[in-house]
Amino acid sequence: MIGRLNHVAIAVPDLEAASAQYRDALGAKVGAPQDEPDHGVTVVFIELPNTKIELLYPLGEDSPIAGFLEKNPAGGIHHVCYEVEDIIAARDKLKEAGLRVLGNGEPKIGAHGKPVLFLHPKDMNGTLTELEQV
Ligand SMILES: CC[C@@H](C(=O)O)C(=O)SCCNC(=O)CCNC(=O)[C@H](O)C(C)(C)COP(=O)(O)OP(=O)(O)OC[C@H]1O[C@@H](n2cnc3c(N)ncnc32)[C@H](O)[C@@H]1OP(=O)(O)O
Ligand SMILES: [Co+2]
Repeated sequence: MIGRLNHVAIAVPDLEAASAQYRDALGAKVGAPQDEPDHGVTVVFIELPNTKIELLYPLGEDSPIAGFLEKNPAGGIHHVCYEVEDIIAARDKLKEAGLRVLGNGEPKIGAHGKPVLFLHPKDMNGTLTELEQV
């Protein structure tokens, strides 16, 4: 069921500084900031040869990453995202296995215009896990 690693997300306290570091120090291909109001974040995608890095910065008052940045003020790895072919089949199988699907359990459209879901980090070895249908 599980496919490619789509991205690793890193929450950062300064989006411009983090973008500049990947662009200038690491020589990476860095995209433009993208506001995602439905998700409460601004994202910058960094294209690597084999996957992507998603830099995350809080957007709005109820951002799901605000608490994470309070606990980790220097930033840190926030989630990993795996590709699946059928997100509803994946969701139902994981729910049957006892994993908690976050939110109302229905996929939302993510930063790539594709349906996404999140699994609770406590059910995934301490790692918040996003699934993206490709
Ligand atoms: C741009 C769109 C999309 C994409 O297309 O790529 C995105 O990536 S959006 C990214 C942001 N969206 C989300 O994170 C949505 C899912 N997240 C949530 O629903 C919540 O953030 C959460 C995971 C349920 C956490 O809720 P919160 O209220 O912030 O924290 P708690 O303090 O209640 O956390 C409970 C427990 O879990 C630990 N935790 C929290 N976040 C993480 C994390 N990112 N990684 C690992 N562990 C995490 C937290 O430390 C608590 O543990 P204890 O202290 O042991 O109780
Ligand atoms: Co993500």
